[in-house]
Amino acid sequence: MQSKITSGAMLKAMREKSPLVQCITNYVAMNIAANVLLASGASPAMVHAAEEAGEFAGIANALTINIGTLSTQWIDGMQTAAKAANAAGKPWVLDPVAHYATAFRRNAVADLLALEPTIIRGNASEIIALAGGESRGQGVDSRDPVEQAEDSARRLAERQRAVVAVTGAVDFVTDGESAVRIQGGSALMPQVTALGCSLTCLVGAFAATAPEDIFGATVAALATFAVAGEDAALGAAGPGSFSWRFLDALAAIDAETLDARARVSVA
Ligand SMILES: Nc1ncnc2c1ncn2[C@@H]1O[C@H](COP(=O)(O)OP(=O)(O)O)[C@@H](O)[C@H]1O
Ligand SMILES: Cc1ncsc1CCOP(=O)(O)O
Ligand SMILES: [Mg+2]
Repeated sequence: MQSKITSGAMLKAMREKSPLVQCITNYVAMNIAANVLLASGASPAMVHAAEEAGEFAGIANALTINIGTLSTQWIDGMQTAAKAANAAGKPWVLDPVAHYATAFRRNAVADLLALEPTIIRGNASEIIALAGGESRGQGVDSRDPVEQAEDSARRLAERQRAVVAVTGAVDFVTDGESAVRIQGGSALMPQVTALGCSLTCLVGAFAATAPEDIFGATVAALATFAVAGEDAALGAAGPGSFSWRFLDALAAIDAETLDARARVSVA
């Protein structure tokens, strides 16, 4: 289903709401993801303990779950939070970081998929493997082009009745029926750790803003990253300066700029 409102309008609405996003993310991503949300205009909270994750999901406007640095205790928190989000009708996003790498991760992701995430966001290798294909991923890093993951994404979206976002040089978003590609970003982005994890959290912020238009919300989050990534790359000397320029670019981008520069095409 195509979105009725533009990515720029979504960004404006997201900033007006400044949604509280519960991010269950990994140790690597916690800081950068929180900064990405703050720079974009959302309100992050990294809350993962099983003792409180469910209660917090009742307060938050959206939940994101990322399996990057997994442990049994964290899995308890993830499941409790996902169940609470479902019970409260809140959208939740799954980021299946390197789920193909070990049996522990594969089992954790299978259990989370059974809890029906609203959105799944991963790199090409993760999405190919999640749909049952042979991926060439190496640890947390993709070794497959997004084009190769497009059919997998469509199948996964249909199977899970979720919106699936595959990221890479050109992003791909599908709900199993409609699909779009989003161009932009920078080759420096995969050289900064946890930007994909941070994007997953931002997808949560947009989903919280437009729960009735999850496809459009996902596209808006990815388009925001694409345009901010282009801006940050201008004048960046490498991954280090790109990283702080990227936060500045996220904070600076406005709705009009996003609509004028987002390169979204029907796939
Ligand atoms: N080669 C590239 N050129 C432009 N943007 C990229 C490139 N690789 C990744 N990105 C962007 O980086 C962000 C994180 O995506 P990705 O690196 O695929 O996630 P992950 O970190 O989970 O592997 C996305 O916004 C994506 O569009
Ligand atoms: C390096 C690393 N190791 C475990 S999680 C993680 C971060 C992965 O971040 P991203 O998926 O955004 O590249
Ligand atoms: Mg990732």
